[in-house]
Amino acid sequence: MKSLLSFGCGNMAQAIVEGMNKSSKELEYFLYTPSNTRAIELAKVVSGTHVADLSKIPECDFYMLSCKPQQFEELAKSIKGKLKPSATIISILAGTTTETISKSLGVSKVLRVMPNTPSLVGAGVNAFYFTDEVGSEERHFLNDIFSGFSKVFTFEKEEEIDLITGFSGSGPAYIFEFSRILTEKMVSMGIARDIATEMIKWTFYGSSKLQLESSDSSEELRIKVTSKNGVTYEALEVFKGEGLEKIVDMAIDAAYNRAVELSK
Ligand SMILES: NC(=O)C1=CN([C@@H]2O[C@H](COP(=O)(O)OP(=O)(O)OC[C@H]3O[C@@H](n4cnc5c(N)ncnc54)[C@H](OP(=O)(O)O)[C@@H]3O)[C@@H](O)[C@H]2O)C=CC1
Ligand SMILES: O=C(O)[C@@H]1CCC=N1
Repeated sequence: MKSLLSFGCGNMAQAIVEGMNKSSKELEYFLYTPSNTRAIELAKVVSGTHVADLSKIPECDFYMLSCKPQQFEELAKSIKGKLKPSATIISILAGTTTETISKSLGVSKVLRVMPNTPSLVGAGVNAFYFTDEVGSEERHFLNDIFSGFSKVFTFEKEEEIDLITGFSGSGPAYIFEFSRILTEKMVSMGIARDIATEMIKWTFYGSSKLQLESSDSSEELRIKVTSKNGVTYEALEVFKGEGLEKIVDMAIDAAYNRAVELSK
């Protein structure tokens, strides 16, 4: 059995560790957080071990960096030189480069991942970038473990991880925001909140399922909903007229710029 220690057990690490635990029994988990609470909670869920402090770090095959990018410097100072030298580092930090991680921790085997929270329900998207030093056995192991709860896409150029962050990493937030706006509008028009909430959730779920299972493009699927001179057409015309595509374009550029900023 291999072992993984996560430094940080927030929303994203929890989704990954629970996703791993549901789909595979090949890993033993060690969990650390400065305030202990979330590490203790996650340890209970995955039958793992809570690491109370960083003075004695267990020897693990994988160490996952799961704090916020802004917290990494402090974490690195506490753990540098204390990690098992042959271990592979898994970093989920947005922006932070493998070069920064390697220099800060004195390591060379790094998998940089851009995950997303649907990993919690076995439907995540994980983008991988490996440093050259990660061997094929570890690459296969990590690919298999992550594939158990997500679709894995491996990139050869690290810059591409910053590029995709604002799509698959942040993407669930856009969907949830659109879902919130539709639900609130439905409630404001008189539909009961519980009904509105369920109807919108199922509309998103059904549309995603149809898109995944259909060979039609998203444009073709949209056309199949949009009757000539009908209801959908009127709504789409407003999106077009008010510049939805331009807004999305600007939002994605802002996300990308922030990812690049974080990498400096
Ligand atoms: N949320 C998301 O959808 C995504 C997040 N990410 C990346 O995942 C990372 C974590 O994000 P998220 O889970 O949302 O953040 P959270 O704020 O939910 O969790 C951060 C975790 O890091 C812990 N932490 C804080 N300081 C340290 C430290 N010095 N050493 C170790 N652990 C520390 C916190 O501990 P405590 O519980 O004690 O406060 C907490 O458990 C970020 O780098 C983000 O870029 C990437 C893709 C998607
Ligand atoms: O917002 C963030 O910075 C992280 C990266 C993608 C999703 N959450």
